[in-house]
Amino acid sequence: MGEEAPEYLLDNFDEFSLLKGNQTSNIVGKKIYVVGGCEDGEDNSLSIKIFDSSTREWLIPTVLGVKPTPCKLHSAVPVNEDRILVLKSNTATDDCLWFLEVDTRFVKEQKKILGTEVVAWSKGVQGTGPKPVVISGPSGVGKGTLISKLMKEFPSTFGFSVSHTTRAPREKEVHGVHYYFTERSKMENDIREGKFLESASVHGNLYGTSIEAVEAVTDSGKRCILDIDVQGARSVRTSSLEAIFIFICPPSFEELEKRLRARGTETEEQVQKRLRNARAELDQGKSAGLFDHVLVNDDLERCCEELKKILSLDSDADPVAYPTTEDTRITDFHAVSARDKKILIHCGAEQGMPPTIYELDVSSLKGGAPGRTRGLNMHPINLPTDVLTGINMD
Ligand SMILES: Nc1ncnc2c1ncn2[C@@H]1O[C@H](COP(=O)(O)OP(=O)(O)OP(=O)(O)O)[C@@H](O)[C@H]1O
Ligand SMILES: Nc1nc2c(ncn2[C@@H]2O[C@H](COP(=O)(O)O)[C@@H](O)[C@H]2O)c(=O)[nH]1
Repeated sequence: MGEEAPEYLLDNFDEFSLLKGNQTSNIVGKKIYVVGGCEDGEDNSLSIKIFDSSTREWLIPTVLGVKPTPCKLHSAVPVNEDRILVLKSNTATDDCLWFLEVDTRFVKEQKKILGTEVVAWSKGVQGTGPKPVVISGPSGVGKGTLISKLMKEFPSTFGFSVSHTTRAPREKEVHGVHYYFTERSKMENDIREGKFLESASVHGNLYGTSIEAVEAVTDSGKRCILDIDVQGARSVRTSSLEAIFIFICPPSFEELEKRLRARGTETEEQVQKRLRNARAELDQGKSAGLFDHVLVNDDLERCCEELKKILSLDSDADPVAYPTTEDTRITDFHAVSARDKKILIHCGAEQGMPPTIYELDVSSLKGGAPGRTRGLNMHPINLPTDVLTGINMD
């Protein structure tokens, strides 16, 4: 005998019994999360609505993070008290595992900031991958020069996170390559909508790293490099993006001033402002626990060698080798269950493919919104075909 249905479910039975084809509902705490085309049966988007059993109200939350593209069918299962795993069927291997965060640290913080109900999407990725690299330091110290040199030497290893800024482009700067040059009002709106991993007012302009910019580099299979100021580094440090933080110092303040002037990209007034800010940044660079490494950019070649040494020595530099999942495809016809940080996904036979059971290990999740959830390990369980076909999916 099953347990008696909770009163709040009975009261709202019509709503829940009318869940459409691509809708799922999951209980986490006192809330029921309905995922999937809520208003229209033809809507394949993974929209969210929440039933709060303590107030008996339906809530439409603010949804943060890069959202999954629409899909015809999905399933969902709570992983723990703060997130739900959403499996998109019939989609590419690297797009089938998603997490809907409902009460993670990031979601709690955003609830406080926005004063609304909040959920956040985070794409799940297998293995841990190399840590992104945050390079920070005062204006004119040579961060950009060092990064360009590194990327020229290792074009298939490193990718640059293209920031957004409200500052005007310099003569040779290209939109989408050096920066996304944007209107302040548009950028402020995007920040409010949770599209940025971090943002800061720097030398009188707004600068920020969008979640999409970091994910674009990760998607290309490269290690992401961020060139951001100290405020940005501080924000990333407290975010779920696990990165290596490197601070670049000038050999002297006089040399910094010389480089900044020699670059010839700023007016005298702007140079003065950047130099004033540099003093504070050089102090903050020494803050305990903020930077993992400090490099002095005296001689460019020497400093670049030091940087390469740090990045190759970093123990997380190599992607964790998990079993290959190239052929993973969650079929439309699948069932999912969770137990002890292990998720079992039983995919029915489809289009000449035999039935398969995948085990998804979620015991070592890292990261999360804003950004990817890493550390997943999904692999097929080898069972004899007659056993697999004998498991009835009806
Ligand atoms: N080791 C070095 N020795 C001498 N000049 C250098 C060195 N490194 C960089 N430079 C020069 O210093 C100037 C400033 O460098 P760069 O533009 O890379 O600084 P940055 O830290 O990226 O500045 P910003 O934060 O304003 O973007 C450039 O003209 C560059 O050629
Ligand atoms: N917090 C952030 N700081 C950023 C970002 N992109 C660049 N920067 C920093 O701004 C200054 C000035 O850059 P410039 O191109 O105008 O000379 C420099 O220190 C950069 O590191 C960002 O996305 N977030």
